[in-house]
Amino acid sequence: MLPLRWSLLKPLRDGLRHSRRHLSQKNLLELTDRGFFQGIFPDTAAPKMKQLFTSGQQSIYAGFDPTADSLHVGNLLVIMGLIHCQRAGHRPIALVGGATGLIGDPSGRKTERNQLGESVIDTNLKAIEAQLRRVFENHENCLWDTSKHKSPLAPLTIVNNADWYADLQLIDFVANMGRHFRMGSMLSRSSVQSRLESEDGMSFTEFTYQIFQAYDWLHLLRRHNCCFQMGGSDQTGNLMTGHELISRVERKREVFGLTLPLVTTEEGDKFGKSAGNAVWLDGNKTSPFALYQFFLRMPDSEVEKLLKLFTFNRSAHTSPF
Ligand SMILES: N[C@@H](Cc1ccc(O)cc1)C(=O)O
Repeated sequence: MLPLRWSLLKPLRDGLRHSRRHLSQKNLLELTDRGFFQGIFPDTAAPKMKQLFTSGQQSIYAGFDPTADSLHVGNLLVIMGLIHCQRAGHRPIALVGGATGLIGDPSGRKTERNQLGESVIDTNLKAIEAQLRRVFENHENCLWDTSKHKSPLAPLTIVNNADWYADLQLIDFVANMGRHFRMGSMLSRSSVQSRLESEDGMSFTEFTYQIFQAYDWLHLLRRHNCCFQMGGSDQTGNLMTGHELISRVERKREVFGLTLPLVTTEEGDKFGKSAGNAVWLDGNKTSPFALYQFFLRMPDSEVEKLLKLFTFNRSAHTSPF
């Protein structure tokens, strides 16, 4: 993306300041229009969600586990979703999973993850945090000359779930929080079902993963008033567990999950580390040339979908920018 001149963007800046309401509404429509939302959870929540999005600043979070020392194109799609919300005046929160990375999300995986040591997790966390900051900063620098003008976008907040699990007492957590998780729902998640049916089964460690992602959301709701969580469609079960927990514990609060399509090959197979064909955002792991080739070689049938998802181009859409 070419850096744009500040003067050209002044109307946009003013637009953001003065008509957030209008922008939010447009932006939500735009996200739907672009094919961002594979699912909205609960599925009857669309009108309520629209009302919240347009009535004031919301916090929206997405989580990234430090399972590698770089994010990949699949994560980039979730980041694009967060940035779209940020452009509409909302506050993006990126959670890095210092705690959940030690457990390993079974969603979308056929086999148990190899356990990563704390020092590997720590190195990965730092790399991922730096990438997140860089993507958000670069995006902002494309819109505003931030050395001269304060950006009107709500800054990215990065949180690490290791911070709230560090002080948590096991017995206290199981005795008090554990009661709100129901075995029937937890067992019904497709990430659990598919593994229980497999030869290797599932460890208790991975089975507990959904509890922690659910509790993260409760924590972010209480601490950051965060009613929205975004994730790839493989995260649906984890979002449901969080939604269920919050409706039991915080009866007066309503939360919403947004699931995004997964970036797949033409055959519908997932790109990613576990599939062995990850396209990394780190230029040392996937060269800029290879990244370019990844998009260039996409079959025609995928191009429109990917352009809508991976650009802010407004010619074909109703984007406020
Ligand atoms: N489970 C998510 C990452 C995540 C971790 C913690 C959360 O609270 C939310 C999301 C994934 O694997 O993509």
